[in-house]
Amino acid sequence: MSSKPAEDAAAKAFLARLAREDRSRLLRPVMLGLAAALCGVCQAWFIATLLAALLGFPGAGWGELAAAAVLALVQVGLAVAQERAQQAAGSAARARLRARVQARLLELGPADERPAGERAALIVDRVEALDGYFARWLPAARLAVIVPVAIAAAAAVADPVGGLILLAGAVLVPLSMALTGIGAAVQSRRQFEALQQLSGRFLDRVRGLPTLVLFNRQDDEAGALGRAADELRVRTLRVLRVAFLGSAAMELIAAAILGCLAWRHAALATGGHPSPTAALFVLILVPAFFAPLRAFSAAYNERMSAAGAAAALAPLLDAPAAEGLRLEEIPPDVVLTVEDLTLRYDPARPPALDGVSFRVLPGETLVLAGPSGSGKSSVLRVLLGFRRPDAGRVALNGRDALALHPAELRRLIAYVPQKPHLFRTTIRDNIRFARPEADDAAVEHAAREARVLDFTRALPDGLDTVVGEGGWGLSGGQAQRVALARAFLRDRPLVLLDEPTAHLDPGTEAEVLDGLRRLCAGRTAVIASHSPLLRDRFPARILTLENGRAVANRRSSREAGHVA
Ligand SMILES: Nc1ncnc2c1ncn2[C@@H]1O[C@H](COP(=O)(O)OP(=O)(O)OP(=O)(O)O)[C@@H](O)[C@H]1O
Repeated sequence: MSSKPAEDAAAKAFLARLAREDRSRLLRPVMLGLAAALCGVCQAWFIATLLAALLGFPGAGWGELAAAAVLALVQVGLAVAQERAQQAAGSAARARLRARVQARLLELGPADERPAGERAALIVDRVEALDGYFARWLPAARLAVIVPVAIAAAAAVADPVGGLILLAGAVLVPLSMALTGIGAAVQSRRQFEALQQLSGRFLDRVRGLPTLVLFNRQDDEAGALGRAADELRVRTLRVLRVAFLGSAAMELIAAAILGCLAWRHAALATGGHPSPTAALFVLILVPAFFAPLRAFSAAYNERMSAAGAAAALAPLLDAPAAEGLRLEEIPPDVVLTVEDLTLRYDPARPPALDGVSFRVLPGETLVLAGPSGSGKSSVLRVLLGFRRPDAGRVALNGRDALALHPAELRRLIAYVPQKPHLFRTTIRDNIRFARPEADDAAVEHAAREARVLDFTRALPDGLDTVVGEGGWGLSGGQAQRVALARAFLRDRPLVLLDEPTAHLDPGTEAEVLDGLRRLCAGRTAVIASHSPLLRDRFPARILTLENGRAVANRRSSREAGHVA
C-alpha cells in the first residue's frame, strides 16, 4: 500500500498536470479579471477626484462623473464575461475528466474490484469536486498575484507609502491562509472519505433491499445509515469551521490595512491634506485590492476539495493503460492452448490457479468442473483479459494471446455470464447489444436459435417488449436465453460460458442446454459449470479443478468431438 505523503504527492502532481493541460482555457478569465481590475483602478481615480471636489477641493466636474459611470458599466460587463469564461473552463475540464474516468473504468471492467458505489462516486462526486478547482481556484490563484501587485503599483504612484502598506497586506493574507489551510486539508480529506463510504454503503444497501426486507433488518440499516450521515455532517461542519476561520483572518487583515491608511491620511478630516485626491484614491483602492485575495481565500476550500478528489482519481488515471497488439482480423477458427497457468490474487494466500494446462480445438467444448472456489471463473477471467496470470501461457492458434490488447482479445470472444444483465430496453435491443450494427433479420435469427422467440410470442409486444429494471420481468431461464441470443448474434470463434445453467430447474436447464449445444457447435468453447446435467449430457471434455489444479480430465458420456 502507498503511504499518505506519496498519495498527496501523486494528487498534487495530478492537479498540476490538469492545470497545465487547461492553461489556454484559463488565460481568458484571467485576462478578463485583470481588465476588470484595471477598470476599477481608473474608476477609483475619478471617484477620488469627485470626492475631493465634494470636500471642497477644486478640479472635478461632469466629465469625471461620466467617465466613472462608463467605467463602472464596462467593469460589470467584464466581470460577467469573466464569470462565464470561468464556468466554461470548469465544465470543459469536468467533461474531459469524466470521459477519461469513464473510459478507464470501462477498460478495467470486472477487473476493477472497487465496490459499485465507490465507482459511481469517482465518476460523479469526485469529478464534480474538481469543478471549483478549474472554475474558481485556478483563475483566482493567478489573479490574487497579479491584481494586488498592479493595484499596489498604481497606489504607489499616487502615494508610495500607501502602496507599501497595501503590499504588506498582500504578504500577510497568504501567510494566514497557509496556517488555516493545513487544518482545512486534513478536514477536507476526512470529509471526502466519509462521503465516499456513505455513498458506497447506500448503493450497496439499495441493491440488497429485498434481502434487508426479508430479514426485517430495515430499521437497523436505517439506523446505521443515519449514523454514517451524522458522521458526514460533523466532518462537513469541521471543514466549514476552518473555512470561516480563514475568511475571518482575511477580514481582520483588511480592516487593519484600512485602519493604517486612514491613520496616515487623517489630515483629510481636518481639510489640511496636501494631496487629497491621491489620499482618497489609495483609500478607495483598499476594497479593490482585497477583492482578488478574498476570491482566492474563498476558492481555497475548492482547492482542498480538489486535493481530496485528486487523491482518489490519480491512482485510477495515472495507472498505465493496458497495452497490447491489435488484431488484424478475426480468424474463423481458434485453437486455444493454455499452459501452466498460475494466478495469485493475494500473495498471502495460495494461488487461485496453480499450473493449469489444457487445449481446446475448434468444434470442441471443454467443461471446467470442480467444487466452489476451485478456480473455474479465474480461468475465464484470464481468458477474457480481465486478469493477467502470474505465470503460464495462453495461445490462440499458436500465437501469444496475452500479447494482445485485452479489448482485442475480447473481440474474438462471445461470453455468456452466470447472471446476464438486461438493460431497460426492448428484448430486441438487449440482443442487438452484442452487435449494434446487426439488422433486424440477424437479431431475429439469433433469437430463434436461442429459443427466445418461443417465449416472446406470448409477450404483449413480442421482441419489442421492454424488459430490465422496471420493465417486463423475465425468468432466469428466459434471461439466460437472451444472453445466449447475444452470443449467437456476436458469432465469434471462441465461446466462454460461466455457469450458464446455474439456478435453473431441470426442465429449463434442458432447454438452455439445447441452445448451448447449437451455440458451441463448430466453435471453440469453454464452460465453467457445476451442473451434473451439463457434465453428463453435453458433448464435451471435462477438466476437473481442485484448489486451482487440474486433477482429472475425462470425456462426458455424450462427448462427440475429437480431443487434442
Ligand atoms: N478478486 C479476488 N480476490 C481475491 N481472491 C479471489 C478473487 N476472486 C476469486 N478469488 C479466490 O480465488 C479462488 C478461485 O475462485 P474462483 O472464483 O475462480 O472459483 P470458482 O471455481 O469459479 O468458484 P464458484 O464455482 O463458486 O464460482 C477462490 O479461493 C476465491 O476465494
